[in-house]
This record gives sequence, structure tokens and C-alpha cells, in this order.
Amino acid sequence: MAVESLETEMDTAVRVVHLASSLCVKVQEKLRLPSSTNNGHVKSKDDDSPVTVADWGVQAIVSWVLAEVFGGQNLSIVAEEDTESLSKAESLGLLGAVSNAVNEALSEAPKYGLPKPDKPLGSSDILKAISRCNSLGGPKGRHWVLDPVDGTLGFVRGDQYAVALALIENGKVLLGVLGCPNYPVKKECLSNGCNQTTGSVSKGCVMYAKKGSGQAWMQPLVSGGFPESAATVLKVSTVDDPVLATVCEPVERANSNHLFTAGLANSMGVRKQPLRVYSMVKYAAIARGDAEVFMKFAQSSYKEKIWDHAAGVVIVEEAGGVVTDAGGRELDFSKGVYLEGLDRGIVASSGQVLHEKIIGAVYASWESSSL
Ligand SMILES: Nc1ncnc2c1ncn2[C@@H]1O[C@H](COP(=O)(O)O)[C@@H](OP(=O)(O)O)[C@H]1O
Ligand SMILES: [Mg+2]
Repeated sequence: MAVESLETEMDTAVRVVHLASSLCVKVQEKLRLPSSTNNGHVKSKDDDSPVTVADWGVQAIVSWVLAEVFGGQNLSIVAEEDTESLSKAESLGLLGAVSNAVNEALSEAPKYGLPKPDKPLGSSDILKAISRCNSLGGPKGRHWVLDPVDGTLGFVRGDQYAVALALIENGKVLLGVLGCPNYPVKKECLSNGCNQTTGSVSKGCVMYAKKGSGQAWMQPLVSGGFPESAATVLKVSTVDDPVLATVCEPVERANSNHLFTAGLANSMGVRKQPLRVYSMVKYAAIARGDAEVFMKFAQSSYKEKIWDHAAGVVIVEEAGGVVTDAGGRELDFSKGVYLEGLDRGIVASSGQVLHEKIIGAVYASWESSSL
């Protein structure tokens, strides 16, 4: 499939991620009100991770918009959420909150250049839209891949999170879009917490790239519609000396072994403290040149999912960076929901020189690690 033939796909994906990000901003503001801390709008999944009105809301609007634009018939969407807990009788209030958020967002869709429904969607339409995203992906055909709210823990804590949408064809990522509503314009804010203060929507951004185009782009998130300003080009950092490099990694120890990555960084000569950030905003930081390396080494029993990486990988690559597993191999998006065959961990970096140093360091330190 030629790159230039993806215009409608790219345009729709960027617009719907802007719309979805605006839904998230509103829900996150509500979650921050003291009265709503325990109002049932945050649920725990089976693995104890949180899921919110925003996760279901974003999945519903992305699914609804993609079906409107591309037709629901042959649409394949692989996404994180299902409707099991949302369909239970005791979740009626939650479903109502999701419906309100979805209909409020979709009523604004024309301001984003997107279709809106003739009348507000009912609960069953919304459940249908969410459960349409039950594709398992695989090696053949086109699949949209969505993480409606990546880094839900960051989201409920008022911190970083991302809306991630990618399109995969025959196992290869064709395009990726990352909505980063709290990704501050100034990179210092990522580590010193100025993102914690409530601010205007314009502090966020949307990044996107088409595979093979050699270009990645960033737009500001603006309140109430699609931005009029031109997109800016994203370029990775030119730093290739580990002494000057910033390494970012997950905030949660449970998601990546901080001790192992610290040893690895030290052995390469990295001197700066790691930047710990929730969600795929770490890929955004590499693409924008705010950090040079992103490493994630999960426990060996954990299987990485395609929606947690697809959009970020293509954006970093087109901005000039490199992403592989810890064995230096390309990530394989063709095996279904999981990144099957992943060698130990994921490494993204701003360029080949740093990348090779990290992969070399992994080989040197692996034997002595307990992973
Ligand atoms: N035990 C584990 N090890 C590694 N990654 C995990 C994990 N449990 C959950 N994750 C993934 O890590 C993502 C969050 O990334 P990060 O730690 O970089 O903020 C989660 O995305 P969701 O928040 O979308 O579920 C989830 O997919
Ligand atoms: Mg995720």
C-alpha cells in the first residue's frame, strides 16, 4: 500500500485523537474534583489496573467515527477495553456517565471536521461501538489498534497519559497518532511536576507519522476544536554521547525493572537521573528530542500488547529514532494482540549510535540480572 493513499486514514485518525483527547481532558478535570474521588467513575480491572469513563468513552467515539468514515462492515479494531463490567446491572450509573461524555464529545465532532450522529447515541449504541473493537489483529489485513487511555494510572493521578491510535496492515504499522493532553510545551515540566497543576488544554499536543514518509509531526491541542496553526516537524535529539543522554522509563517499578535499567545506564556512562513518565508519552519525548533513550524491561511473565507500542514506534522511527527489542530486533506486530517473541525488553533511542551501545550493554549485563 503506497504511503500517499493513506490520506483519509491519517486525517481521520488525527482528528479523532484530538476529539478523544478533549474528552479525556474533561474527564480528568472531573476526577480531580474532591467530590468525585469516590463516585464510581474509576473501576478496577481483573489485574487491579484502573479503568475510567475516559477509557470507555474514547473507545466508543473512535469506534463510532471510524465506522462512520470507513464503514462498519469490514472494520477491524483491536483495542484495550471490553464491555463486560460496563454492561452489568450495577454499572448503570457508570454507563450513564460514559454516555454523557461520549455524546458531549460527539456533539463537538463537526468542529474537528468529523461527522456527528443525528441524535445522541443510546447506551446500546455505545456498548456496540465499544465491543466492536474486539478484533484480535494478526498477520493479514488492516487493523486499527487503539489504546484509549494509555497510562490509566497516570490519568487518574492527574499526570501523563496518552490516547494512542495506529493502523496496521499485514503486520506492519502504517501510521500512528499519539494524543498527549498533559505533555507540556516545556520539557522540564515532565520531571518537576508542573504538569500537576490544572492548566489550559493548549498545554497538550498530538503527534503523528506515516510509515516511510521520513516525517513526524506535532500539533497543539486546543480547546474546543481542531487547531488552525500548522503542524511542526518532530526531530529526535542529536545527542549520541551517553554522558549527555536522558533515559526515560515507566514510573511504576512493577512495569519495568528500575534496578536493571539503572545498572545498564551506568555501565554505558549515563550520568543523568532517569526521567520517569507514565504512558506512551515516553515515545513522544524521544520523538520530540526531550530524551534520548526509553527502556522498558517488564517481568518475563508479562506479555507486551500491540496497542501499547504501535503508534509510538512509528512516530519515533519517522522522527529519526530507532526502536527494537533488547536483542536488537524489530517489534513484531503481526502475531495478534501480543508482541510475541519479544526478546527481554523494549529499547527506543534517538539514533543508531546510542542504540547499539544499549543493546551491547544489555548483553553484557543480562547474565548478572535476575530478570
Ligand atoms: N506488569 C506489567 N509489566 C509491564 N507493563 C505493564 C504491566 N501491567 C500493565 N502494563 C502496561 O504498562 C502500561 C502503562 O505503561 P507505563 O508503566 O509506561 O505508564 C499499561 O497501559 P494501560 O495504562 O493502558 O493499561 C499496561 O499496558
Ligand atoms: Mg496501555
